[in-house]
Amino acid sequence: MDIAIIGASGYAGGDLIRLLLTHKEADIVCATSRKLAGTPVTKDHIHLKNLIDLEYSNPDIEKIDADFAFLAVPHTAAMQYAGKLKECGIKTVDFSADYRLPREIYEKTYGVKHSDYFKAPYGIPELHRKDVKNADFVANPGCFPTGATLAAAPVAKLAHTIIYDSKSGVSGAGDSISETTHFPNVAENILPYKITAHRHLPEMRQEAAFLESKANVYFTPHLLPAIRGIITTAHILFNEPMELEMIQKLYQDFYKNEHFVRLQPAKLGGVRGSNFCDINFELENDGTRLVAVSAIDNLVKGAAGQAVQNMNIMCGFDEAEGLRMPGMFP
Ligand SMILES: NC(=O)C1=CN([C@@H]2O[C@H](COP(=O)(O)OP(=O)(O)OC[C@H]3O[C@@H](n4cnc5c(N)ncnc54)[C@H](OP(=O)(O)O)[C@@H]3O)[C@@H](O)[C@H]2O)C=CC1
Ligand SMILES: CC(=O)N[C@@H](CCC(=O)OP(=O)(O)O)C(=O)O
Repeated sequence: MDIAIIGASGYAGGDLIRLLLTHKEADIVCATSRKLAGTPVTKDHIHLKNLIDLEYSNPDIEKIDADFAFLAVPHTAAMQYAGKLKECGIKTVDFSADYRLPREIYEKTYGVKHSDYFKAPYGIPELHRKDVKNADFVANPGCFPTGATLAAAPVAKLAHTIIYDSKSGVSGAGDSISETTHFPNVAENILPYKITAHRHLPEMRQEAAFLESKANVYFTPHLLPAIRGIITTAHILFNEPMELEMIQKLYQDFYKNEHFVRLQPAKLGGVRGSNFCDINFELENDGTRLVAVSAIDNLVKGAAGQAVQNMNIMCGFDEAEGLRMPGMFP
């Protein structure tokens, strides 16, 4: 299947190429970058040298001859291309936030007018597999909402409050340099940011509602002195005391057929480079608070890997195709 990657020079686009190179059905025929058009993909993605022979091109959608596309461009840029890809009949997974939320909530959260809105399934396959399967355009979720939602999903319905406390590696901010991501500001530090009002909170609330949870949902992200990975500690508060056995059964049942969710200690070293989400939990002595911890690689289960998982579902391929790489430890 011929594949186009719009925004292939970024971190998420680069990781997508890495994964697709091992995919039996995928043949990357187009990789765009406006800044690097006309130069080899391996000029900046030097880790891919001898593995891909392709030059960057400009994102001229009308000229793209592909069966499937990934939009790995920033939010507000994706909406410039999404409709055209639809018109050309090219199935697409969008990495950006442009189609993850209802229009009004998107516009309020991102402070922009949406210029080409349509509804798309929210691509956490473990929750929305049926909708993804029938879609020709899927909104890949944010990295924080993926790890957070998976941590709480089996018990969200029972909670009155869920507090997500997440820590992310710096690659989550993309490849542009800013004061926040400057080495001396990140190293030997854990930096809380957008402490009560991060743009991913509406996605987390949307998914809690989908899970029939009436819980109040809160979120605080932190920047970690790491390159990849997100650890989310979910504090899940119940009205009634819960029994550990029941909680264990809820998690086991919810994830029993899910290859990419593993109930085991959540550590970055267990998931780095892989599409897995590891989850473990402990119940407070009095049974009223569950602390569930999840670990994902923000660029894989939080972006490119989940996008490939969605493509596999949309195209009827084995869901794990191109995603069989284990985590990198140590
Ligand atoms: N980094 C992460 O962990 C995650 C990222 N995402 C999402 O994935 C997308 C890409 O993120 P990331 O790789 O980190 O970002 P980067 O900034 O690293 O890369 C952005 C890519 O998009 C291209 N681009 C930027 N603006 C435009 C435009 N207007 N038109 C066409 N191409 C454009 C850039 O190339 P050029 O400017 O040369 O055209 C580059 O290839 C974003 O929507 C992000 O929110 C989602 C989950 C996790
Ligand atoms: C560490 C860091 O800066 N993370 C980014 C989110 C990562 C991400 O890519 O989310 P989207 O797909 O919604 O852009 C942030 O906090 O905005």
